[in-house]
Amino acid sequence: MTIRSAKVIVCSPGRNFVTLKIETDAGIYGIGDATLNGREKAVVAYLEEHVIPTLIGRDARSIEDIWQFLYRGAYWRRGPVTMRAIAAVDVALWDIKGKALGTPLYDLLGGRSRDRIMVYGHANGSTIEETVAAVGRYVDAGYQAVRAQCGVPGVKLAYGVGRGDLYYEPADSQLPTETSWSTARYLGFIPKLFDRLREVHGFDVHLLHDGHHRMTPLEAAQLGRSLEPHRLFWLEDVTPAENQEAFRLIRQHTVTPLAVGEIFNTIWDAKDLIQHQLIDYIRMTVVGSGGITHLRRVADFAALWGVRTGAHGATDLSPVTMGAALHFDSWVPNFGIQEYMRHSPETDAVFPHAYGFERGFMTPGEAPGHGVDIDEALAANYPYRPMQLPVARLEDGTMWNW
Ligand SMILES: O=C(O)[C@@H](O)[C@@H](O)[C@H](O)[C@H](O)CO
Ligand SMILES: [Mg+2]
Repeated sequence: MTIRSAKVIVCSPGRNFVTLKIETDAGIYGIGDATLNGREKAVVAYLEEHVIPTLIGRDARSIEDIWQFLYRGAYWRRGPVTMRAIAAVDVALWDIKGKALGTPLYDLLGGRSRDRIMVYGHANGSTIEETVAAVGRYVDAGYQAVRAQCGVPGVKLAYGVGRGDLYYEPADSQLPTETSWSTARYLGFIPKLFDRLREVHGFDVHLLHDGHHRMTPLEAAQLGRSLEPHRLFWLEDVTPAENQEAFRLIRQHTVTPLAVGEIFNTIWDAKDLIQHQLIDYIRMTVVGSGGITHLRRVADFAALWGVRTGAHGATDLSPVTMGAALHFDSWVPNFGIQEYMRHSPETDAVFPHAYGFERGFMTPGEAPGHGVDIDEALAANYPYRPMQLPVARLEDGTMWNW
Protein backbone atom coordinates (compact mmCIF):
# COMPACT_ATOMS: atom_id res chain seq x y z
CA MET A 1 0.00 0.00 0.00
CA THR A 2 1.82 3.03 -1.32
CA ILE A 3 1.50 6.66 -0.26
CA ARG A 4 0.18 8.41 -3.33
CA SER A 5 -0.28 11.95 -2.04
CA ALA A 6 -0.37 14.03 1.11
CA LYS A 7 -1.68 17.49 1.81
CA VAL A 8 -1.92 19.95 4.65
CA ILE A 9 -5.30 21.48 5.48
CA VAL A 10 -5.31 24.65 7.57
CA CYS A 11 -8.62 25.83 8.96
CA SER A 12 -10.00 27.91 11.80
CA PRO A 13 -13.44 26.74 12.93
CA GLY A 14 -13.26 28.80 16.12
CA ARG A 15 -9.50 28.32 16.43
CA ASN A 16 -6.67 27.28 14.11
CA PHE A 17 -5.92 23.67 13.23
CA VAL A 18 -3.28 22.15 10.96
CA THR A 19 -4.31 18.75 9.61
CA LEU A 20 -2.39 16.31 7.42
CA LYS A 21 -4.22 13.99 5.07
CA ILE A 22 -2.26 11.08 3.56
CA GLU A 23 -3.77 9.12 0.67
CA THR A 24 -2.73 5.69 -0.54
CA ASP A 25 -3.08 3.86 -3.82
CA ALA A 26 -5.51 1.50 -2.05
CA GLY A 27 -8.04 4.32 -1.78
CA ILE A 28 -7.57 4.50 1.99
CA TYR A 29 -6.59 7.77 3.60
CA GLY A 30 -5.45 8.73 7.09
CA ILE A 31 -5.64 11.95 9.09
CA GLY A 32 -3.06 13.45 11.46
CA ASP A 33 -2.98 16.62 13.58
CA ALA A 34 -0.01 19.00 13.35
CA THR A 35 -1.36 22.02 15.25
CA LEU A 36 1.21 24.11 17.15
CA ASN A 37 -0.71 26.86 18.89
CA GLY A 38 0.48 30.33 17.84
CA ARG A 39 3.19 28.91 15.52
CA GLU A 40 1.03 26.94 13.07
CA LYS A 41 2.62 28.07 9.81
CA ALA A 42 6.05 26.82 10.85
CA VAL A 43 4.72 23.24 10.91
CA VAL A 44 2.83 23.77 7.66
CA ALA A 45 6.08 24.74 5.94
CA TYR A 46 8.00 21.89 7.58
CA LEU A 47 5.47 19.39 6.28
CA GLU A 48 4.91 20.86 2.84
CA GLU A 49 8.49 21.76 2.00
CA HIS A 50 10.45 19.04 3.73
CA VAL A 51 8.33 16.04 4.69
CA ILE A 52 5.61 15.42 2.11
CA PRO A 53 8.00 15.17 -0.88
CA THR A 54 9.87 12.37 0.93
CA LEU A 55 6.70 10.39 1.70
CA ILE A 56 5.41 9.85 -1.82
CA GLY A 57 5.93 6.27 -2.97
CA ARG A 58 6.71 4.85 0.49
CA ASP A 59 4.87 1.86 1.89
CA ALA A 60 2.16 3.27 4.19
CA ARG A 61 2.33 0.12 6.33
CA SER A 62 5.93 0.82 7.42
CA ILE A 63 5.02 3.14 10.29
CA GLU A 64 8.13 2.45 12.33
CA ASP A 65 10.52 2.85 9.43
CA ILE A 66 8.91 6.11 8.33
CA TRP A 67 9.10 7.41 11.91
CA GLN A 68 12.81 6.57 12.11
CA PHE A 69 13.38 8.04 8.65
CA LEU A 70 11.79 11.36 9.62
CA TYR A 71 13.45 11.53 13.06
CA ARG A 72 16.96 10.37 12.21
CA GLY A 73 16.85 11.53 8.63
CA ALA A 74 16.32 15.19 9.45
CA TYR A 75 19.66 15.26 11.28
CA TRP A 76 18.22 18.20 13.31
CA ARG A 77 16.32 16.28 15.93
CA ARG A 78 13.51 17.04 18.38
CA GLY A 79 11.74 20.35 19.00
CA PRO A 80 8.05 21.26 18.78
CA VAL A 81 7.95 21.87 15.02
CA THR A 82 9.79 18.71 13.97
CA MET A 83 7.99 16.45 16.41
CA ARG A 84 4.55 17.77 15.49
CA ALA A 85 5.23 17.17 11.82
CA ILE A 86 6.38 13.63 12.61
CA ALA A 87 3.32 13.13 14.84
CA ALA A 88 0.98 14.14 12.05
CA VAL A 89 2.51 11.59 9.67
CA ASP A 90 2.60 8.90 12.34
CA VAL A 91 -1.02 9.32 13.44
CA ALA A 92 -2.22 9.40 9.82
CA LEU A 93 -0.36 6.14 9.16
CA TRP A 94 -1.83 4.42 12.25
CA ASP A 95 -5.22 5.61 11.02
CA ILE A 96 -4.55 4.07 7.61
CA LYS A 97 -3.39 0.79 9.14
CA GLY A 98 -6.50 0.56 11.29
CA LYS A 99 -8.76 1.28 8.34
CA ALA A 100 -6.90 -1.21 6.13
CA LEU A 101 -7.29 -3.95 8.75
CA GLY A 102 -10.81 -2.85 9.70
CA THR A 103 -9.93 -2.40 13.36
CA PRO A 104 -9.87 0.44 15.88
CA LEU A 105 -6.44 1.83 16.71
CA TYR A 106 -6.53 0.61 20.31
CA ASP A 107 -6.64 -2.96 19.02
CA LEU A 108 -3.44 -2.44 17.05
CA LEU A 109 -1.72 -1.31 20.26
CA GLY A 110 -2.66 -4.42 22.18
CA GLY A 111 -6.34 -4.01 22.93
CA ARG A 112 -8.33 -2.26 25.60
CA SER A 113 -7.11 -2.12 29.19
CA ARG A 114 -10.23 -0.31 30.46
CA ASP A 115 -13.86 0.28 29.59
CA ARG A 116 -13.86 4.06 29.79
CA ILE A 117 -11.46 6.92 30.22
CA MET A 118 -11.66 9.34 33.12
CA VAL A 119 -11.28 12.93 31.97
CA TYR A 120 -10.95 16.22 33.78
CA GLY A 121 -12.60 19.45 32.76
CA HIS A 122 -11.56 23.07 33.29
CA ALA A 123 -13.40 25.14 35.86
CA ASN A 124 -12.39 28.75 36.21
CA GLY A 125 -13.66 32.05 37.49
CA SER A 126 -12.46 35.54 38.16
CA THR A 127 -13.25 35.14 41.89
CA ILE A 128 -13.17 32.25 44.34
CA GLU A 129 -16.96 32.02 44.41
CA GLU A 130 -17.14 31.95 40.61
CA THR A 131 -14.61 29.12 40.52
CA VAL A 132 -16.46 27.23 43.26
CA ALA A 133 -19.67 27.52 41.21
CA ALA A 134 -17.88 26.45 38.02
CA VAL A 135 -16.52 23.32 39.74
CA GLY A 136 -20.07 22.63 40.91
CA ARG A 137 -21.33 22.66 37.32
CA TYR A 138 -18.73 20.04 36.35
CA VAL A 139 -19.64 17.91 39.36
CA ASP A 140 -23.31 18.15 38.37
CA ALA A 141 -22.36 17.07 34.84
CA GLY A 142 -20.84 13.90 36.28
CA TYR A 143 -17.13 14.75 36.13
CA GLN A 144 -15.04 13.00 38.78
CA ALA A 145 -12.06 15.28 38.23
CA VAL A 146 -11.94 19.04 37.73
CA ARG A 147 -9.09 21.48 37.24
CA ALA A 148 -9.68 24.71 39.17
CA GLN A 149 -8.13 28.05 38.13
CA CYS A 150 -8.99 31.46 39.49
CA GLY A 151 -8.27 35.13 38.96
CA VAL A 152 -5.75 36.40 41.53
CA PRO A 153 -6.47 39.78 43.15
CA GLY A 154 -3.96 42.33 41.84
CA VAL A 155 -2.89 40.16 38.89
CA LYS A 156 -4.02 41.28 35.43
CA LEU A 157 -5.37 38.36 33.36
CA ALA A 158 -4.12 35.45 35.47
CA TYR A 159 -3.53 32.20 33.59
CA GLY A 160 -6.51 29.95 32.98
CA VAL A 161 -9.37 32.36 33.51
CA GLY A 162 -11.54 32.01 30.43
CA ARG A 163 -14.53 33.80 29.11
CA GLY A 164 -17.11 31.09 29.16
CA ASP A 165 -17.96 27.97 31.05
CA LEU A 166 -16.89 25.23 28.71
CA TYR A 167 -14.46 26.86 26.30
CA TYR A 168 -11.12 28.42 27.07
CA GLU A 169 -8.71 29.50 24.38
CA PRO A 170 -5.62 31.43 25.41
CA ALA A 171 -4.43 32.32 21.88
CA ASP A 172 -6.66 35.34 21.64
CA SER A 173 -4.91 38.00 19.61
CA GLN A 174 -2.88 38.56 16.44
CA LEU A 175 -0.10 40.05 18.55
CA PRO A 176 0.51 38.59 22.02
CA THR A 177 -1.70 39.94 24.80
CA GLU A 178 0.40 41.28 27.69
CA THR A 179 -0.59 39.87 31.05
CA SER A 180 0.99 40.50 34.44
CA TRP A 181 2.22 38.13 37.10
CA SER A 182 3.05 38.12 40.80
CA THR A 183 4.00 34.82 42.37
CA ALA A 184 3.80 36.40 45.84
CA ARG A 185 0.13 37.33 45.32
CA TYR A 186 -0.60 33.94 43.79
CA LEU A 187 1.02 31.93 46.59
CA GLY A 188 -0.92 33.90 49.18
CA PHE A 189 -4.20 33.37 47.37
CA ILE A 190 -4.41 29.86 45.93
CA PRO A 191 -4.64 28.00 49.29
CA LYS A 192 -7.75 30.09 50.04
CA LEU A 193 -9.30 28.89 46.77
CA PHE A 194 -8.76 25.26 47.70
CA ASP A 195 -9.92 25.80 51.30
CA ARG A 196 -13.22 26.99 49.91
CA LEU A 197 -13.43 24.32 47.19
CA ARG A 198 -13.02 21.52 49.72
CA GLU A 199 -15.42 23.20 52.12
CA VAL A 200 -18.14 23.33 49.46
CA HIS A 201 -17.44 20.23 47.35
CA GLY A 202 -15.82 17.88 49.86
CA PHE A 203 -13.27 15.23 48.95
CA ASP A 204 -15.31 13.09 46.56
CA VAL A 205 -14.16 15.05 43.51
CA HIS A 206 -10.55 14.99 42.29
CA LEU A 207 -9.19 18.53 42.12
CA LEU A 208 -6.29 19.56 39.89
CA HIS A 209 -4.45 22.84 39.45
CA ASP A 210 -2.05 24.21 36.82
CA GLY A 211 0.80 26.56 37.83
CA HIS A 212 1.72 27.13 34.16
CA HIS A 213 5.51 27.24 34.64
CA ARG A 214 5.58 30.34 36.83
CA MET A 215 7.23 29.40 40.11
CA THR A 216 10.79 28.82 41.18
CA PRO A 217 11.44 25.34 42.58
CA LEU A 218 11.31 26.61 46.16
CA GLU A 219 8.07 28.51 45.55
CA ALA A 220 6.66 25.37 43.97
CA ALA A 221 7.64 23.40 47.05
CA GLN A 222 5.91 25.97 49.25
CA LEU A 223 2.71 25.77 47.19
CA GLY A 224 2.77 21.97 47.12
CA ARG A 225 3.16 21.85 50.86
CA SER A 226 0.43 24.40 51.53
CA LEU A 227 -2.00 22.41 49.38
CA GLU A 228 -1.28 19.03 51.00
CA PRO A 229 -4.37 19.13 53.24
CA HIS A 230 -6.49 19.41 50.09
CA ARG A 231 -5.10 16.18 48.59
CA LEU A 232 -4.91 17.34 44.98
CA PHE A 233 -5.01 14.79 42.16
CA TRP A 234 -2.10 16.78 40.77
CA LEU A 235 -0.31 20.09 40.70
CA GLU A 236 0.81 20.78 37.15
CA ASP A 237 3.75 22.61 35.55
CA VAL A 238 4.84 24.32 38.73
CA THR A 239 8.17 25.35 37.28
CA PRO A 240 9.71 25.38 33.79
CA ALA A 241 10.95 21.84 33.28
CA GLU A 242 13.97 22.40 31.04
CA ASN A 243 15.87 21.79 34.25
CA GLN A 244 14.64 18.36 35.20
CA GLU A 245 16.96 18.29 38.23
CA ALA A 246 15.04 21.19 39.77
CA PHE A 247 12.20 18.83 40.58
CA ARG A 248 14.38 17.11 43.19
CA LEU A 249 14.11 20.16 45.37
CA ILE A 250 10.33 20.32 45.01
CA ARG A 251 9.98 16.61 45.67
CA GLN A 252 12.03 16.80 48.86
CA HIS A 253 9.52 19.17 50.38
CA THR A 254 6.06 18.08 49.33
CA VAL A 255 3.94 14.99 48.76
CA THR A 256 1.45 16.81 46.53
CA PRO A 257 1.44 14.79 43.26
CA LEU A 258 3.20 16.52 40.37
CA ALA A 259 2.37 16.50 36.66
CA VAL A 260 4.44 17.90 33.83
CA GLY A 261 5.09 17.44 30.12
CA GLU A 262 2.59 19.25 27.88
CA ILE A 263 5.44 21.10 26.17
CA PHE A 264 7.83 18.13 26.02
CA ASN A 265 8.61 16.63 22.62
CA THR A 266 10.57 13.45 23.26
CA ILE A 267 11.54 11.08 26.04
CA TRP A 268 14.75 13.07 26.43
CA ASP A 269 12.76 15.95 27.94
CA ALA A 270 11.29 13.66 30.58
CA LYS A 271 13.89 10.95 31.18
CA ASP A 272 15.33 12.22 34.45
CA LEU A 273 11.97 13.28 35.83
CA ILE A 274 10.68 9.78 35.23
CA GLN A 275 13.59 7.59 36.23
CA HIS A 276 14.25 9.50 39.44
CA GLN A 277 10.53 9.41 40.23
CA LEU A 278 10.34 13.18 40.49
CA ILE A 279 6.86 13.34 38.93
CA ASP A 280 3.69 11.30 39.19
CA TYR A 281 2.05 12.03 35.83
CA ILE A 282 3.56 12.60 32.41
CA ARG A 283 1.46 15.00 30.30
CA MET A 284 2.90 14.33 26.86
CA THR A 285 0.36 13.58 24.15
CA VAL A 286 0.39 12.27 20.59
CA VAL A 287 0.60 15.55 18.68
CA GLY A 288 3.37 17.07 20.78
CA SER A 289 5.52 13.99 21.06
CA GLY A 290 6.03 12.43 17.66
CA GLY A 291 2.77 10.49 17.54
CA ILE A 292 1.70 7.09 18.86
CA THR A 293 5.01 5.48 17.92
CA HIS A 294 7.07 7.62 20.26
CA LEU A 295 4.46 8.17 22.95
CA ARG A 296 4.11 4.48 23.64
CA ARG A 297 7.86 4.26 24.28
CA VAL A 298 7.53 7.13 26.75
CA ALA A 299 4.59 5.43 28.46
CA ASP A 300 6.39 2.09 28.72
CA PHE A 301 9.44 3.80 30.22
CA ALA A 302 7.21 5.70 32.65
CA ALA A 303 5.48 2.46 33.67
CA LEU A 304 8.81 1.09 34.91
CA TRP A 305 8.97 3.92 37.42
CA GLY A 306 5.32 4.01 38.45
CA VAL A 307 4.63 7.22 36.56
CA ARG A 308 1.16 7.38 35.01
CA THR A 309 -0.12 9.21 31.94
CA GLY A 310 -2.18 12.40 32.03
CA ALA A 311 -2.31 13.54 28.43
CA HIS A 312 -2.60 17.19 27.51
CA GLY A 313 -6.01 17.84 25.95
CA ALA A 314 -6.45 21.59 25.60
CA THR A 315 -8.53 22.99 22.71
CA ASP A 316 -5.40 23.50 20.60
CA LEU A 317 -5.16 19.71 20.34
CA SER A 318 -7.56 19.03 17.50
CA PRO A 319 -10.28 16.36 17.56
CA VAL A 320 -7.81 14.24 15.58
CA THR A 321 -5.40 14.26 18.51
CA MET A 322 -8.28 13.73 20.93
CA GLY A 323 -9.37 10.65 19.00
CA ALA A 324 -5.85 9.21 18.76
CA ALA A 325 -5.22 9.99 22.45
CA LEU A 326 -8.39 8.19 23.50
CA HIS A 327 -7.31 5.04 21.66
CA PHE A 328 -3.93 5.34 23.34
CA ASP A 329 -5.58 5.88 26.73
CA SER A 330 -7.77 2.82 26.19
CA TRP A 331 -4.70 0.67 25.80
CA VAL A 332 -1.96 2.21 27.95
CA PRO A 333 -1.55 0.09 31.11
CA ASN A 334 -0.28 2.99 33.25
CA PHE A 335 -3.14 5.33 32.42
CA GLY A 336 -3.82 8.15 34.89
CA ILE A 337 -6.29 10.63 33.46
CA GLN A 338 -7.04 12.50 30.21
CA GLU A 339 -7.53 16.26 29.96
CA TYR A 340 -10.68 17.22 28.06
CA MET A 341 -11.40 20.78 27.01
CA ARG A 342 -14.44 20.79 24.82
CA HIS A 343 -14.15 22.02 21.26
CA SER A 344 -16.63 24.51 19.87
CA PRO A 345 -19.61 23.19 17.85
CA GLU A 346 -17.93 24.58 14.68
CA THR A 347 -14.79 22.52 15.37
CA ASP A 348 -16.80 19.39 16.11
CA ALA A 349 -18.67 19.82 12.81
CA VAL A 350 -15.46 20.15 10.76
CA PHE A 351 -13.99 17.05 12.43
CA PRO A 352 -16.68 14.33 12.56
CA HIS A 353 -15.59 11.80 15.18
CA ALA A 354 -16.43 8.45 16.69
CA TYR A 355 -15.37 9.29 20.24
CA GLY A 356 -17.95 10.08 22.86
CA PHE A 357 -18.34 11.68 26.27
CA GLU A 358 -20.70 10.69 29.02
CA ARG A 359 -20.71 12.01 32.57
CA GLY A 360 -17.01 12.51 33.08
CA PHE A 361 -15.78 9.60 30.99
CA MET A 362 -14.88 9.20 27.33
CA THR A 363 -14.63 6.31 24.91
CA PRO A 364 -12.77 6.23 21.57
CA GLY A 365 -15.54 4.52 19.61
CA GLU A 366 -15.27 1.43 17.46
CA ALA A 367 -14.59 2.97 14.04
CA PRO A 368 -11.53 1.59 12.24
CA GLY A 369 -8.40 3.71 12.70
CA HIS A 370 -8.70 6.59 15.16
CA GLY A 371 -12.23 7.40 14.08
CA VAL A 372 -11.78 11.12 13.31
CA ASP A 373 -12.23 12.62 9.85
CA ILE A 374 -12.11 16.11 8.37
CA ASP A 375 -14.92 17.62 6.30
CA GLU A 376 -12.75 19.49 3.81
CA ALA A 377 -15.61 21.43 2.21
CA LEU A 378 -16.74 22.72 5.58
CA ALA A 379 -13.16 23.41 6.67
CA ALA A 380 -12.73 25.67 3.62
CA ASN A 381 -15.33 28.03 5.11
CA TYR A 382 -12.99 28.79 8.02
CA PRO A 383 -9.74 30.33 6.76
CA TYR A 384 -6.64 30.65 8.96
CA ARG A 385 -6.60 33.56 11.40
CA PRO A 386 -3.18 34.51 12.81
CA MET A 387 -3.33 34.24 16.62
CA GLN A 388 -0.64 34.15 19.27
CA LEU A 389 -0.45 33.05 22.87
CA PRO A 390 -0.20 35.75 25.56
CA VAL A 391 3.02 36.76 27.30
CA ALA A 392 3.48 37.60 30.99
CA ARG A 393 5.53 40.26 32.77
CA LEU A 394 6.25 40.72 36.45
CA GLU A 395 4.87 43.85 38.07
CA ASP A 396 8.13 45.74 37.43
CA GLY A 397 7.97 44.91 33.72
CA THR A 398 10.38 41.95 33.69
CA MET A 399 9.54 39.33 31.08
CA TRP A 400 8.33 36.12 32.76
CA ASN A 401 6.93 32.74 31.75
CA TRP A 402 3.36 32.86 30.54
O1 LIG B 1 -3.00 22.42 30.88
C1 LIG B 1 -3.42 22.98 29.91
O2 LIG B 1 -4.35 22.59 29.24
C2 LIG B 1 -2.78 24.28 29.52
O3 LIG B 1 -1.56 24.44 30.08
C3 LIG B 1 -2.98 24.61 28.09
O4 LIG B 1 -4.22 25.23 28.04
C4 LIG B 1 -1.96 25.50 27.40
O5 LIG B 1 -1.97 26.78 27.97
C5 LIG B 1 -2.30 25.56 25.96
O6 LIG B 1 -2.31 24.27 25.43
C6 LIG B 1 -1.37 26.45 25.17
O7 LIG B 1 -1.66 26.37 23.82
MG1 LIG C 1 -1.11 22.96 31.50
